[in-house]
Amino acid sequence: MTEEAMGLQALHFSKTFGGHRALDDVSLTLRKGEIHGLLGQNGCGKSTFIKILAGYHAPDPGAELILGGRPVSLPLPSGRSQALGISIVHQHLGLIPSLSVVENLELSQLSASREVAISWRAKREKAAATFARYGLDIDPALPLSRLAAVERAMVAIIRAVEDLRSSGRDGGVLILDEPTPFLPKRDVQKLFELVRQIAATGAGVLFVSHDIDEVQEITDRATILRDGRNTGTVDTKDCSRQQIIELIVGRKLTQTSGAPRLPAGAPGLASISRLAGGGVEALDLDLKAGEIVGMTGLLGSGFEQVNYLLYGALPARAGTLTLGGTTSHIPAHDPAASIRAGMVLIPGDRNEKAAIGVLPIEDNVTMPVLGSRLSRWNVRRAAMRNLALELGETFGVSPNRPHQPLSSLSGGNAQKVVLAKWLQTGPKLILLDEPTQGVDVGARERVFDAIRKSTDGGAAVICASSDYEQLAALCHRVLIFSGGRVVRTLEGADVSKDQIARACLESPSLLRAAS
Ligand SMILES: Nc1ncnc2c1ncn2[C@@H]1O[C@H](COP(=O)(O)OP(=O)(O)OP(=O)(O)O)[C@@H](O)[C@H]1O
Repeated sequence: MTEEAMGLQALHFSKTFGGHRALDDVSLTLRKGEIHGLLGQNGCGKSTFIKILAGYHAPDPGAELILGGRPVSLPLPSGRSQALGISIVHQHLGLIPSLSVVENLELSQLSASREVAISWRAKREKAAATFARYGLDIDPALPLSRLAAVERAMVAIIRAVEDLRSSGRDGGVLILDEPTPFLPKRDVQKLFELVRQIAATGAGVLFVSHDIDEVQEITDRATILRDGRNTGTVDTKDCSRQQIIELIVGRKLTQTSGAPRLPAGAPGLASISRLAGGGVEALDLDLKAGEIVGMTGLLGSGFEQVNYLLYGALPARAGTLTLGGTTSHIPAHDPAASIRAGMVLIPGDRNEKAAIGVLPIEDNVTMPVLGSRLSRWNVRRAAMRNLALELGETFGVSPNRPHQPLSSLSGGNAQKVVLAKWLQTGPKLILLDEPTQGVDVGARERVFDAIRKSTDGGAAVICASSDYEQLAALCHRVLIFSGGRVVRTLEGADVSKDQIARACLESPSLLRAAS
């Protein structure tokens, strides 16, 4: 293979943070036209590797970068990686929902443009032609907020590729940092189709993901990192799922024994009656102590709102909740009262809604028990640190250094802190929204164990998720939503990844219903 056939050669990348070696002599080669997976457990160094390519981190001395056969000096100047032919789409996409599609597409061009008057009509026509080239039917004039999640992801990807083209770097390198976790599985296929088209134009695509099935489906090769080191680059088609898992975790994972069973005669714990609000219509649900009920469906089908309505984080129109013998009017719920009543909500968007990144891990994790368990009158730092250390050990937070800011943890480890923070309060009803989003395959089992421990103690769980494998591993029952209502309930042997996927596919599409 000639040097020119290489889109990107990253050689001997290392990065040390205050004595901790987050990346240790990692080399990775991305060929032109190749889709290449980047995999590894939480905290193994994937984001650090990408941040060096984004010009956000300077690598330790000794690193080399070759782009399209030409050496490039490191560190890359911040904000200049695109001009060199590297474009990155982060999980949060970097789009502005209140702007139109075309305005979002033009954002980075406009900031560099010297145009005095902008012809938005011409820009819309150009955007429509671009979408048509990729076989997409997206109206450039629509506000971005009107698009389905998958369309927004596709707009972000097309913007990244078009920005590369306009900087004269046809082909180039596109990095997709976990683009799929919030997407319903059906829509992931649309996104993959777009990614394949982009690779066919000669771009090298680096695809960062925790979803091994997706990596096997979309990538040609994959590089696996463990503890900051490269443990191997494999041809994905020649590698079984089990082999990839072993490369990631460094050992065989014990198989989970299918869907769990609820003991016969478990007492009733909670009862939801006629809940309505947002996109949810007249939901009735009885939960037993120890029961884990999954909720899923297409995005917009309502399943993703139920937990927020119950908790009082979204306004409900109607409904009652009976929890531990006390009945309450759901439209009157607010988060503080919900916590007092024994409910906790663990939101999917932990960065925005579940944690304070600039505060130490110990402050974040001890927040709900400061008054009750640590001290009523003053803050006892040593006690906070000990409790945070203990919880970090139980939940497998790595590195377990409670004094560090939460933002220094990798995404999956931050999620473990959020779970520890709320599960330690001994809640009766646990409301989960995508609980293992961004959590690696090894750590998932720890998260599941922590949730099961709470249910063994008599709590009930509602788990809203688009991750069918997670629902199948965790739930006793799975409710399939469509149009704000439960259209199917899967129980017993039917709680499997394939059956859940099929039930969702068979439910009518609502993606366009709102537009
Ligand atoms: N700014 C920072 N300061 C200190 N340590 C950091 C910083 N950024 C990352 N680290 C540490 O470097 C290691 C690698 O983190 P990184 O975010 O690259 O992991 P990751 O593989 O992307 O994980 P995840 O899958 O959870 O997102 C972790 O131990 C993390 O705590």
